[in-house]
Amino acid sequence: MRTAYSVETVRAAERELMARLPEGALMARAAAGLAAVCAELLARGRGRVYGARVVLLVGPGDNGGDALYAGARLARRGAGVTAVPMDPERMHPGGLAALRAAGGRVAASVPGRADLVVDGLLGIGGRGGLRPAAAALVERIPAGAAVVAVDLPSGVDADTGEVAGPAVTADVTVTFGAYKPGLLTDPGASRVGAVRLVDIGLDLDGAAVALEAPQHADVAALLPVPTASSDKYRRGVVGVVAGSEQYPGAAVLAVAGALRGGAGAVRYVGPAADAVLARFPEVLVGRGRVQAWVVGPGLGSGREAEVGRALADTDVPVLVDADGLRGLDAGVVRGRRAATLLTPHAGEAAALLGVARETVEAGRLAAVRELAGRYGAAVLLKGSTTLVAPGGGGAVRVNPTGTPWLATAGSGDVLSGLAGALLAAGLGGVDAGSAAAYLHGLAGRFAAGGAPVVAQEVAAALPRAWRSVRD
Ligand SMILES: NC(=O)C1=CN([C@@H]2O[C@H](COP(=O)(O)OP(=O)(O)OC[C@H]3O[C@@H](n4cnc5c(N)ncnc54)[C@H](OP(=O)(O)O)[C@@H]3O)[C@@H](O)[C@H]2O)[C@@H](O)CC1
Ligand SMILES: Nc1ncnc2c1ncn2[C@@H]1O[C@H](COP(=O)(O)OP(=O)(O)O)[C@@H](O)[C@H]1O
Ligand SMILES: [K+]
Repeated sequence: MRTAYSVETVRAAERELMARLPEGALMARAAAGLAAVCAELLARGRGRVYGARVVLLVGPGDNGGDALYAGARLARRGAGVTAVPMDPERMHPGGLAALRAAGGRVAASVPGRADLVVDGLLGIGGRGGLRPAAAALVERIPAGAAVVAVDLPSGVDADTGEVAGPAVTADVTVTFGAYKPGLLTDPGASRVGAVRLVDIGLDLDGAAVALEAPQHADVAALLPVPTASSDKYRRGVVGVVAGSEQYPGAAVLAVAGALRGGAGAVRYVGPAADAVLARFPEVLVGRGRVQAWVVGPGLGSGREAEVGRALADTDVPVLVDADGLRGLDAGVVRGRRAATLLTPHAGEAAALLGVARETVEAGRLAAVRELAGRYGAAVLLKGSTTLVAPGGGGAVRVNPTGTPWLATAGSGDVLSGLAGALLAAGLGGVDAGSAAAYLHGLAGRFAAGGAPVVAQEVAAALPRAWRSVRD
């Protein structure tokens, strides 16, 4: 897992470490790591550091201090370094002295040309949108300059990834000690570029993880693999309640996801049986025993009773998606014994929360936590960075795979079936949701390969995604 910690947790670890080290040691480590990444970028872009034009945007706190000390290192290697303060009265004094001693200069405005801009305006001490003085500097970043953000791009909230107003968009973010949730969650995640983690010696063992991004090995460890003693029932039968006369395709796609998700068998319940069987003759039709239900894709309206019937089976895991989420009763969900996984997109999440879709999109982490808390169930919030929150609080998972090409009709139906198969195999709600999102995102990338993709192709690419994770 790639783990991210809240600002509060990072600050506590920093305090503990600082108490044991000489003053300034942590900032020196941070600045050394930052300068090394800057030098690497300059060497790659123009062959050498000597003679490069480097601009430091310097905020009033320690984030600015990091930038100044790193700038001093680059100046000692022959770069022309100009520091532009947000407030000339408030610059890290030690950092400023170091930069001046190394031959760097201070200017009141951002030079028109630069090879590299170092964003040291705000780090984990930034609150709310950028104030006008900071926003004015960000607007003046010269076109064509590589942008390195110090700790995080200024204007991105470190704990939530929220971006209120203008913010820096970086090519590389050099973050210190630990990932912050805002670097991995949109809209912030879209601003960070490549993230480089600099070890400054923080000890976060045992600290509460705020957000975690599974990697190949984590997902491989979750995926069920049949053994000599397996039979189709032990592998898990998935019941799919999906599709309608108007939307028969949703049933076909959810079934495709379930079959490709390793279900021993899929049982289809609904009015689209002909369409399902035409595509997948291996499907069983009609009610019977299942190890998990997937309810909702393409149901249309007026089918609440079928959703209620699945949820009433409190010992069987249930995934509720799409139309099934309409009017979902929190009391019923909370009362269930087996896993429940809700898989809304931003619009569906907004309807459940009674807020505007934009509110969910701007604060995805808060929205998914709030929903999971209200329903006491795992919630997978789809979108550019898919998040999966546990019902009982704790670390939220963020999916690191995926591609915007997945924003195509029916791809969510495939995801539902896939996650349902993993629930049927015995995974809990968060594990099933995050493993499914991971495979689905990989399959989307494989199927798209930089060109438009349709949902059936995502389902067809799932075996390749599965193999690549297990390799
Ligand atoms: N601690 C450590 O051990 C280490 C920390 N390290 C580094 O320190 C960074 C944290 O430094 P920090 O705490 O000084 O906060 P920082 O992010 O520089 O900003 C605070 C200043 O900004 C201001 N301000 C706030 N919001 C604003 C806004 N929206 N728009 C404009 N201004 C705003 C606020 O001003 P005020 O509200 O007081 O007017 C305050 O003065 C961390 O990210 C990392 O880079 C590394 O060296 C490794 C060791
Ligand atoms: N911008 C995006 N970047 C990456 N993935 C996206 C983006 N937008 C949507 N997706 C993914 O595409 C799928 C769309 O699902 P959904 O909205 O339910 O569509 P449908 O109901 O048509 O199947 C989800 O897996 C979602 O995470
Ligand atoms: K910054």
